[in-house]
Amino acid sequence: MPNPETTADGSTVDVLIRLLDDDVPVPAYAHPGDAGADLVTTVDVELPPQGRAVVPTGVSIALPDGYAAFVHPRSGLAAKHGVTIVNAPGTVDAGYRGEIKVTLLNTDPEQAVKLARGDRVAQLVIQRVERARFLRAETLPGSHRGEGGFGSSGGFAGR
Ligand SMILES: O=c1ccn([C@H]2C[C@H](O)[C@@H](COP(=O)(O)OP(=O)(O)OP(=O)(O)O)O2)c(=O)[nH]1
Ligand SMILES: [Mg+2]
Repeated sequence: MPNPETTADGSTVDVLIRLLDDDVPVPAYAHPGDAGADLVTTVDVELPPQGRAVVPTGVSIALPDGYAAFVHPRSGLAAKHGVTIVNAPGTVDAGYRGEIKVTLLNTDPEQAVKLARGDRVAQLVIQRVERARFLRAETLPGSHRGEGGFGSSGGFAGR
């Protein structure tokens, strides 16, 4: 049985975590190879139709420099109940030591969604990130795309 915390090349990154609540689990990868470790809400919450709420997860982490964590929605909650994350993916900076929070949004126009303490509401993806040194320039090197954006390659079904 492969270790779910280990990638195919065997690499992991150690991340210190504080559990701020008695019952909160250490975020876990559900399957080997999963990119996201699930985060729970530590509060009961009811999201009214098209309503949002910021929920606590009961964890804070210390990422090594050069890493960031991204708070992504869970696809099942999105597909079954229309629940997503307002600022998806939320960015957790390496220097952040506060509690990780999730800004949930119920996109359903009619159905309220009830979530209970302990429900998995988001997944945390840890990634290496570069920091840029922005070098001012008067002109930029040419490219195939050029300045074409926002649908310049075509829309869908002829539109
Ligand atoms: O989904 C999220 C997104 C962010 N954060 C925390 C970690 C992050 O380091 C901090 C700030 O996030 P961000 O930079 O996205 O927000 P901001 O509005 O720019 O706040 P700040 O001025 O504090 O940077 O809030 C969360 O707990 N959950
Ligand atoms: Mg910021």
